[in-house]
Amino acid sequence: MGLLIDGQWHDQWYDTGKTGGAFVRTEAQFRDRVSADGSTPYPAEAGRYHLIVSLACPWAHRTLIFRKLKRLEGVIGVSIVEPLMLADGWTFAGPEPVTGATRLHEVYTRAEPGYSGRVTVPVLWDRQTSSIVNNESAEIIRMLNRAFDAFTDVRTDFSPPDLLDEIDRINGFVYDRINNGVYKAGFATAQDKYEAAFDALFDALDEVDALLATRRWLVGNRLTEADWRLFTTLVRFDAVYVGHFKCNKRRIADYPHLSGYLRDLYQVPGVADTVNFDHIKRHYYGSHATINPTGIVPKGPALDLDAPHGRDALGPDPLAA
Ligand SMILES: N[C@@H](CCC(=O)N[C@@H](CS)C(=O)NCC(=O)O)C(=O)O
Repeated sequence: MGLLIDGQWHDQWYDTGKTGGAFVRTEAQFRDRVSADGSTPYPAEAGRYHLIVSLACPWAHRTLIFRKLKRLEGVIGVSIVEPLMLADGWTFAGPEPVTGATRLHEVYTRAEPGYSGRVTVPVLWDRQTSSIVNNESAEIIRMLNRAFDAFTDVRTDFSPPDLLDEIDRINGFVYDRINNGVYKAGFATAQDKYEAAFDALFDALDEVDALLATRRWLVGNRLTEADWRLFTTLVRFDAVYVGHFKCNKRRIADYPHLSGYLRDLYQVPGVADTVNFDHIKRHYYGSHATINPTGIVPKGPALDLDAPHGRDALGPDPLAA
């Protein structure tokens, strides 16, 4: 775990000293867009863009789900980092085929030699200009949703314009309290900061569980981006966040509606292929020595995400037009 300062790698853990023990996530810095119509410096093309992801990471996971559901596997390549993130940060098993890098920070300095900041996944790389187009998953999934439609026959729109305001509203709540909420609890180094994040997280999960009692999906009675953004945290919750991040008031399995909702999303064709519990568990339990110094990875829990979800009657099928 570390960061780049003026292009030099420094191995250091998150600095919570300045924030009274609270974990504060920094903004992603590469924010360009791929456009369908060539209105940006990065026009959509087949074979030009490449994703670099971790199978452990909930933010990167969003991009893998969109690539899969939009059937863009032949259009946008993927490289996967090793599960453990240690002194060199994210690394590759051998030279990464597109950039030749063996450590992710080399990809960042290749794009910007004097880069200062965190070295995170996902990365959307442009092979033509050897640059990083974007390293913010929220924006990458918006690009995958529509910008590459000329190269796929999947017309599903996970962020339809008429639902966008509501999707953004739910995303804001879910990001702050749940997606990032588990990290605020897990990376806190002061008891009060941990407890505040814990309470906010479980209040939010209670709220979302109640919402899902009467509807199958979060927004507009159809499956949207908002559901996928919640999914990548829910699927890691019982395996990692309950124990490793001390988010142990309840498991997702204990929630009457969230538990079936999680299975419903997991069972959408193609999605299970994007979930890798081996990487997920080895990454978290093995990479955060300040939280789990022995690096021992728990064997459990036994999860059965293929069990019937029982939610068909609450709303339309996931990929219904
Ligand atoms: N805002 C980014 C956050 C990505 C992020 O924080 N990824 C984590 C992995 S789960 C990471 O690479 N962390 C490395 C670090 O912070 O040094 C996004 O959503 O794309």
